[in-house]
Order: sequence, then C-alpha cells, then structure tokens
Amino acid sequence: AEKRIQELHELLNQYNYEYHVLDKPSVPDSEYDQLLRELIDLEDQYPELQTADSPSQRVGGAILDAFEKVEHRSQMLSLGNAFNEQDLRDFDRRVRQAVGDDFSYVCELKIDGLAVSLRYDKGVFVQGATRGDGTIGEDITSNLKTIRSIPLKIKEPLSFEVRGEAFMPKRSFEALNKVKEDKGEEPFANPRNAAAGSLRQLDPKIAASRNLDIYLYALADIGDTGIDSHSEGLDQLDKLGFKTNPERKRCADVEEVLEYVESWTERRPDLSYDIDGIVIKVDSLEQQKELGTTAKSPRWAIAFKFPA
Ligand SMILES: COc1nc2nc(N)nc(N)c2nc1C
Repeated sequence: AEKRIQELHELLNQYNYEYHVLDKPSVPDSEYDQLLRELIDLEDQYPELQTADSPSQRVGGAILDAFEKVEHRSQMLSLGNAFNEQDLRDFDRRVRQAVGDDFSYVCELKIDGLAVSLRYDKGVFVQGATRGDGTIGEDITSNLKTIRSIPLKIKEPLSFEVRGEAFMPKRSFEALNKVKEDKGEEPFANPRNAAAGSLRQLDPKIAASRNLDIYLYALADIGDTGIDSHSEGLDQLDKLGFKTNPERKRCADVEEVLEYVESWTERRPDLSYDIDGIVIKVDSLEQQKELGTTAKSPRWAIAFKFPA
C-alpha cells in the first residue's frame, strides 16, 4: 500500500501541475478523479499512511475560529509608485546614478490580488501567510492549499520562502457575483476584494470553491543557488514547479520599459485577470544589492500604476 500511495502522490502531483500550472493536461479529468479516489480509499484503509502533503489534503482542515499570526522570515517589501512617464524617467535616472548605464530591467505585470508568502520546508509546503504589515501576516495555509496551482510538494527537498500574488480570475469573479446576486447577496466590488474575502474565509471549503489562482514573483531565504539575476530566479521558480506570469520581459533601457507599459496599457482588457500596474526591476541581483532598500521599499524596483 505504501508504494502505491507514493506512486499516486507522484502521479496526482504531476497531473495537477500539468493542468493548473502548464494548462496542458495529459490525462482527462476522469482519470485524475479516479486516481484521487483510489488514494483517498487507501488512506481511509491505512490512516497511518496519510501525510499532510498528500494530494488528498488540498481541501482539508477544520473550520478555524481565527487566523494565527505569522512573522515573516524576511520582511515583505512594498513598492514605490510611479504614475507617469516622468516618474519612470526619474526612477531610471536614480538607478543610473547609482549603478551606471550597464544594466537591464525586467518588467512584470502587477497582478491585482493579495500578496502572500509561501514557506517550503524540505520541499513541502508548510505555511502560507498574508503580507500583513510586511513583518507580521495571518496564517492562511489551509486556504492557500486549496489553490491548485500551488504545489503541495516540490521535487527538490529545498527550504525557502516564495512570494507572489493570489488573485481571482475575471471569469471566476463574474460567476461568483452572479451566484451572489441570484441569492440576493451583496456582490464583490472587484476581483481583488473577492480574492481577499475568499482567502480570509475561516472555512477552507469556501476558499476552495472560489477558483483562486496565484502568480509567484520572488524567492526569499533560499540561500546561495548561484542565481545572479531576478529573471533567472523566475526561471528557477518555473523549474521548481511554480506558476509565474508568462508576460515578463527583459528591457535594455527605460525606452523599452515605456514601450512595454504602453503596450500593456492597451492589452490590459484582453487579460483573463486584473492588473493594476507594471512592476519594473533592475535585473542583476548584485546591482539590486548596490541600490538597497529604504525602510520598506526596494530602490531597485518601482510599480507603474495605471490610472484608477
Ligand atoms: C520585489 O518586490 C515586489 N515584487 C513584485 N513583483 C510583482 N510582479 N508584483 C508585485 N506586486 C511585487 N511586489 C513586490 C513588493
């Protein structure tokens, strides 16, 4: 039974990854459901073989009466804002004054959701928390486990934190509000509020029903991995089985950054999720260190915010 349970873990984690991270399932849902049923039956038969990281534990957990507080291993920063081209040029000038002209940027979409931090211990997802005030957040592990694109276990036994934005896709938001209106309930104002409201549910079954998703954008506390740029860090996240946003782009200079901002200002309505801006980062980790951070924001990154 132990061997078969291990096999089912691997199969279900792989199929879940293909479906929810790659959006390229290799087996029909019916096969996934059948294997999950087999795993649950085996775990019922041999309860001592059920583990917290089992695919059967996605929507587990009792209804909580409150969320515990969590202290982040490293502070979760917030981003300074830019509202127009001049602000971006001022940011670029400050960067060039500090590190010279030999550098590149990475531009990423700024997902309009809730910043969360996921902690992995020897490859197992052990704790997830909201950003909170950047130092102390709320433990929403059981709700985050219901987000299918979050791996419950990764292939490498690594211990680290990974940060990203949990969000509700536009389609899920529209469907949820239709249900609420049909029930005469107050609809959510926007997908961000709906995502925040869903992750603050004390009953994980409600969070599980909200079809939330996540894009991860930063590794923390992983020690030396020989990575020397942010974009390589994101490629590393992909290799570890995490979902990162595919629209990121390396930009050689502020002109290319402005083109990227211009292009996504127009293409924003075509996305299946809300974005509230563009995040621009200096790519080299060494130059990020040279630029450092203020009390709460990196000097090597800025968020261009779309007009509300
Ligand atoms: C380096 O710090 C950050 N990076 C980010 N990257 C993206 N794509 N989106 C964010 N919201 C974000 N927020 C912070 C504080």
